[in-house]
Amino acid sequence: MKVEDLVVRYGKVTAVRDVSFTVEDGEFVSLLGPSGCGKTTTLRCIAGLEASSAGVIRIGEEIVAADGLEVPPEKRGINMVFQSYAVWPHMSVFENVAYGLRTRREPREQIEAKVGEALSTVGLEGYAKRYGTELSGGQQQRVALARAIVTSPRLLLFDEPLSNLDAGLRERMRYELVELQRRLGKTSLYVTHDQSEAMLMSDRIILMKDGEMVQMGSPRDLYDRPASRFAAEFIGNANLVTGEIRRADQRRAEVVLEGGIVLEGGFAWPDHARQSGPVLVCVRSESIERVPEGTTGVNCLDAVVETVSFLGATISCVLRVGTLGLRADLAARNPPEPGSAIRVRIDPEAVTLISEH
Ligand SMILES: Nc1ncnc2c1ncn2[C@@H]1O[C@H](COP(=O)(O)OP(=O)(O)OP(=O)(O)O)[C@@H](O)[C@H]1O
Repeated sequence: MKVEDLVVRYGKVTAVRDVSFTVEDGEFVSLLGPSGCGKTTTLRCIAGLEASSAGVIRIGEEIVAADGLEVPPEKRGINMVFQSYAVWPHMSVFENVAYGLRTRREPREQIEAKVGEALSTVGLEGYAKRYGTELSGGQQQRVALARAIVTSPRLLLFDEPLSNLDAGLRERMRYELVELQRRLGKTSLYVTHDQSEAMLMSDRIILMKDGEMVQMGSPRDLYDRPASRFAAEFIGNANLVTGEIRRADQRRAEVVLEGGIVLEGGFAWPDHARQSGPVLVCVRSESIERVPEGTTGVNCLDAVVETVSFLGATISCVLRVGTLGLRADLAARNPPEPGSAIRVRIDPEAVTLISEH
């Protein structure tokens, strides 16, 4: 599936601006971003539920949207799973799932076999005769899933499908959904504003802001090498500090942070190492580790522990390093006392220099 230079305008508002990306066959890609960033509009254009103002959309080799061309939704070979499950309450589970096959006038035995297989794929064997009203939220979402896969679409589109579920079920369904997607190898595009959901489920994430794509990559890429303040803040916990590059080669740079602290880190922009100038430095809170007193080497610093909060596996501390306050997640064993002086090391691989400042 391929989107090229997609633009969607509603009067004076540009909801989607020059968005281009590819989802490879069998891949699970998420559109991630805050409310109003244009992710749902992008998805609805791919589904054919919204008309684009410019751009080209391909599903497989087929162009489904382009200047003057809009293939209707039912001819695109896609299925969509919505936030509201859209399970018809007055129909049995069987009929809900069979609907798409019936509209295609498939033979009865074939419909029975396909519905049976889809229900078993989503773990709902034995529920065929139940009505929509007799199902829990999680079961309804499974019916919606079965209905989406039963017609063997080329592409599955998901619009925040888990956001109506309570926290525990939502967590379980994330694993189930991704396991199902891997098993079926269905090309999938998933809209969410929840970064942990996108991180857990996706092969790749497309991060959006104000109608534009701001970064695309694997969850690891986005986490380890956020390319902007926005990406660093939206994904994971980050300390963001301004600094000045003192020395650099293609891979690493030495930066002087406010207060004169010197750190070594890697670039978020791989091929354009700058030799000097201001940068934003991203230090992930879990990349700060306590080391024995007197340890020397790259990125070893003295710190004073200001606050300590117990989180279970880790403790969250605010450390004072010179004039800087840094949030650090340290191992919960032998936690430092508030007010104590400790030695810490920050893994240079986990320090990212961002070209904004
Ligand atoms: N039918 C419409 N008419 C006018 N403006 C619209 C319409 N649909 C969406 N918009 C605007 O386009 C922008 C993008 O909306 P969209 O729903 O795609 O965002 P989103 O990232 O999916 O947000 P959410 O998570 O809240 O659904 C928003 O500013 C929204 O107000």
